[in-house]
Amino acid sequence: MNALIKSQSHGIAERASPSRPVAEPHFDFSGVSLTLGAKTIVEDIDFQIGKGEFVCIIGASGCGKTTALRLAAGLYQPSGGAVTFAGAPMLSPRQDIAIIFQDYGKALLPWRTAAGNVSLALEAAKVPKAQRGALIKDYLTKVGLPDHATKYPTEMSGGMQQRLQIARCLAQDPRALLMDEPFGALDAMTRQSLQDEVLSLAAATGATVLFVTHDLEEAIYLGDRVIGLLPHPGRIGIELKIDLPRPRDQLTTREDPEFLRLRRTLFDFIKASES
Ligand SMILES: Nc1ncnc2c1ncn2[C@@H]1O[C@H](COP(=O)(O)OP(=O)(O)OP(=O)(O)O)[C@@H](O)[C@H]1O
Repeated sequence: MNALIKSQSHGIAERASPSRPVAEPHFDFSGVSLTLGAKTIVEDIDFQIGKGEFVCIIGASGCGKTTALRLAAGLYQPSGGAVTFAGAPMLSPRQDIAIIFQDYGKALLPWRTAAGNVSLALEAAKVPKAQRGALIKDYLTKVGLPDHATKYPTEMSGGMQQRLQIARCLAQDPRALLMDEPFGALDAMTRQSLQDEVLSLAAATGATVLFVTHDLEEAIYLGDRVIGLLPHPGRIGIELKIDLPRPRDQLTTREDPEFLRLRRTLFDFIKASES
């Protein structure tokens, strides 16, 4: 309700499906605020993400997108309100919630091969050594890297390294994926192919996804819902349900009049939030 009032005050005609209740919530943000030092970073953030749902967060630079994701990950504790996952408070990061950052270069271990990097997640999960080889092959195949097992990250392109980071996260067998601008540093073609891979993987695994992006089209293309944050402090300003048919297609989905209408709505929201 809060979000409705705020979006209308910015002249956004369309709103927003009510964020509560969702069937079988995984992530649940209830009146979440975070103050660091003297600064309120996010305030009164209230939404749920259902099991298997794909939700994108957009907003102007510095509005608190990464902070919201870090709260979902248990990397920050709220100053007010609560964040839960499947009913349990997010007091610290969990093995069944994988995090994928934009900076794949830092996320991968340079002294391990692609296979060795994927193995890391299996070792952490105490998968017996004899079973790891087949699983590693399977995960590398899932992300389109079946022939690159023996390569080191520095021998791989940015897109391949990001694929490898995704393979490693899948090896965690996560119930949820938190993705922070994962394709921000990639060229347009690589970005589109990875968007499609993430959609296929999310559909195949049934994982819940919270995806942060600057790119409004990316958010609409991927999401079941898009949440827009207003800045200073970060708070929900708009929430849109994306009813575009799945599976999505880079050409037909993006040409759909509904896609264009949603893009205009989010564009107007961002413009208004910056003024
Ligand atoms: N540890 C911190 N201490 C103080 N302020 C912080 C801290 N981390 C983030 N901030 C501030 O909180 C605000 C939100 O930051 P955040 O990184 O979440 O925004 P964002 O929307 O992800 O930004 P961008 O799109 O530029 O990545 C910013 O003004 C940032 O300067």
